[in-house]
Amino acid sequence: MNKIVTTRQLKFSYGKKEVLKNVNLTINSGEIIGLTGENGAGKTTLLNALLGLLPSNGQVEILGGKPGGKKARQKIGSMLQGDMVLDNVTVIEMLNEAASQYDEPLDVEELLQKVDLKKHENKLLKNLSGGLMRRVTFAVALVGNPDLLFLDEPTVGMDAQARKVFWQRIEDLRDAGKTVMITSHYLEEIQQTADRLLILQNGVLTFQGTLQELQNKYKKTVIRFKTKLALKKFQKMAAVISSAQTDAEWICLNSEDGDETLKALVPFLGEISNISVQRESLENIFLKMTNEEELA
Ligand SMILES: Nc1ncnc2c1ncn2[C@@H]1O[C@H](COP(=O)(O)OP(=O)(O)OP(=O)(O)O)[C@@H](O)[C@H]1O
Repeated sequence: MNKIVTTRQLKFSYGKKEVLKNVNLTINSGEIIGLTGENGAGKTTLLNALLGLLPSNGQVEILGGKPGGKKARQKIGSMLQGDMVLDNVTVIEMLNEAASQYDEPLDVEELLQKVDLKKHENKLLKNLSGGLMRRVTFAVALVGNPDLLFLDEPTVGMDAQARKVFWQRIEDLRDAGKTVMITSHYLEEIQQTADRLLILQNGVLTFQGTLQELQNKYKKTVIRFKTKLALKKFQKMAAVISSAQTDAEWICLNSEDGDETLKALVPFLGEISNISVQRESLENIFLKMTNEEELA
């Protein structure tokens, strides 16, 4: 796989406060990366460092060069928190101005259609709602037809329809072989879309890998079914770590190893129904990781 971003021992501090602590990461060409972590973990700082907007220490190689270089600026699109845009211009004027900064921009008319902004094109930016402004900033990030995009909390403030359009455009970017890094606290959205996850905890990159790899680390599987059999028949089953009867007929098994527990359930299959198997959600894993960090 072609590495498009690599950092080695990336560090950054605000005064005495270390915000990024020896971050070593790689992003491969064509990947959709979800970057998540608690408030204040350092996500925005990491994006800013990758964009060359902060004087970080350590090595950063991006698109074969240094952050902030001319090539990087032409080939990278970004949508940052509190992005500054001119106030007294219309949506279409803003996009035309942004397009003029790039060698090979997208067609602004087509872009307006694609991000569902056509009907707002003549509105002044200063009159836009927060969610609409985020959509304009997303369009600005796309207008240079970048190979690599950094999107910081892109869907905050967007309504359901705007979110749907946003994620469709991310899928288009995936299909076009573009590379995208998205920070978000909406773990369900990230879980559905990201090829790989990066988790930052207090400035330390504690995980980079697929959701499945993360789930394998935090093994728990929840197996739920209906039965008239007694709970105690299942309590000592292989890999069951705890069990609870949610109501008279339902049994819910928390298993360390779902495959093992399912095998152990085979003799009972004639007497159980409505079986569902769920792996630990990203949200639950994330909460556990956060708790572990607090306890450490
Ligand atoms: N300009 C600044 N001056 C001093 N400290 C800052 C500054 N910007 C951020 N910080 C601190 O750096 C740390 C990391 O902030 P950062 O914004 O990167 O976190 P984040 O993971 O993006 O958080 P959130 O999820 O809330 O957006 C925080 O402790 C924050 O208070």
